[in-house]
Parts: sequence; structure tokens; C-alpha cells
Amino acid sequence: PSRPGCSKPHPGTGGQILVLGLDGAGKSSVLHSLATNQVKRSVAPTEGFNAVCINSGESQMDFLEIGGSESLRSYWKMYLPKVLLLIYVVDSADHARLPVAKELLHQLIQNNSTLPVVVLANKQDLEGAYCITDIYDALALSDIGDKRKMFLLGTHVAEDGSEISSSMKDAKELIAQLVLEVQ
Ligand SMILES: Nc1nc2c(ncn2[C@@H]2O[C@H](COP(=O)(O)OP(=O)(O)OP(=O)(O)O)[C@@H](O)[C@H]2O)c(=O)[nH]1
Ligand SMILES: [Mg+2]
Repeated sequence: PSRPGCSKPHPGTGGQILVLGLDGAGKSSVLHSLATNQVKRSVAPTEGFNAVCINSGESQMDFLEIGGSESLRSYWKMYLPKVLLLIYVVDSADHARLPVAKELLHQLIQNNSTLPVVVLANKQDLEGAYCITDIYDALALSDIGDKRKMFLLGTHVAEDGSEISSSMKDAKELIAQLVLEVQ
């Protein structure tokens, strides 16, 4: 059976890149920017799933975002076993909910010691956004284990129209590279 997203699924692999994080963190906005190389903030919460296929160099990347609202979070772990890579997006300025974001991330990956994780500290443009070292501490990323590949990058999705930032290009290249390595 073919999955939504990529027209040519990779044979023999789960192949998906799961994109998770609390509601409003910016998952859809980041995916849109990565897909089009144009910045456009998403306007509506994802009510279920959002599948996006992106080609970058030799990699075909098959992203699946699951919405972050409370009712959808129960689906997150169901999709984990087959994925290549987890992208976890946080709103760097949402100080009040960083502890929840941390708990959910740790719960998700506790039984999978090798799944690579890319954490995107999004909304770095907002005044009051925590910097990367504060996000590292708030999410207790040092506890995540040294067996897995773990990356933490700051990103932001600017107002509509402009080209994507260099941080977003770096994120895209890193993800493409990881997909090649883990396949
Ligand atoms: N200032 C700022 N706003 C952002 C950024 N990224 C996203 N937003 C805004 O944050 C809100 C939520 O963005 P989404 O991309 O829909 O968030 P999401 O993680 O997909 O949310 P759900 O689908 O509900 O789980 C929207 O109003 C976006 O315009 C960013 O980097 N900076
Ligand atoms: Mg969304």
C-alpha cells in the first residue's frame, strides 16, 4: 500500500521522518518552508496528519507531521517504531510549556535508544525566546543518551514571502544527510 506523501516509497524501509511537538510549536510552518524554500507561516492547526515529500539532492524525504493538540498526542507513539528519524519542534518562547514538551519527548524516546533526534528550537525571532543552551537545559537533552545521534538547532520562520534563512537551510541539509546515513 502506498503512503501519502512521496510518490515512490523507498522499498523495504519505513522511510518516514516523524515531525512532532506541542501544538503551535511551528511544525507545519517549518515543513512548508523546507518544502518550498520560501517562508510562509502556517495559519491553521493541523487537525490530524500532514504528509510532505521533499527532494533534496540524493535524498527523498518523506515527512509526517502529527498535530500537537492534546487529543492527537496519543497517536504520536504509534508511528515511532517505523520511522528513520524524529524531528521534535519546540516554541522557544513558550516558557510555560517547555516542561511538558520535555516530558513528552523523553517519554517518546525512552524505549528507543538509537533513534536519531533533531530538536528544532523554533521561533528564535521572538523576544523572550530561550537561546540554544537554555533550550538544551530545559529539555534535559544531556539525559537523552549518547548512543543516539542528537542535534539541536535554532530556527525561525519569518513573515511571509522571503527566502528561507540559513539556519533553515542548515536544518534541511542535516536532515537530508541523516536520512542517507540511517537508511
Ligand atoms: N514568530 C514566529 N511565529 C511562528 C514561527 N513558526 C510558526 N509560527 C507561528 O506559530 C503558529 C503555529 O504554527 P504552526 O506551524 O501551525 O504550528 P504546529 O506545530 O504545526 O501546530 P499544530 O499543527 O497545531 O500541532 C502560527 O501562527 C505560525 O504563524 C516562528 O519561527 N516565529
Ligand atoms: Mg501543524
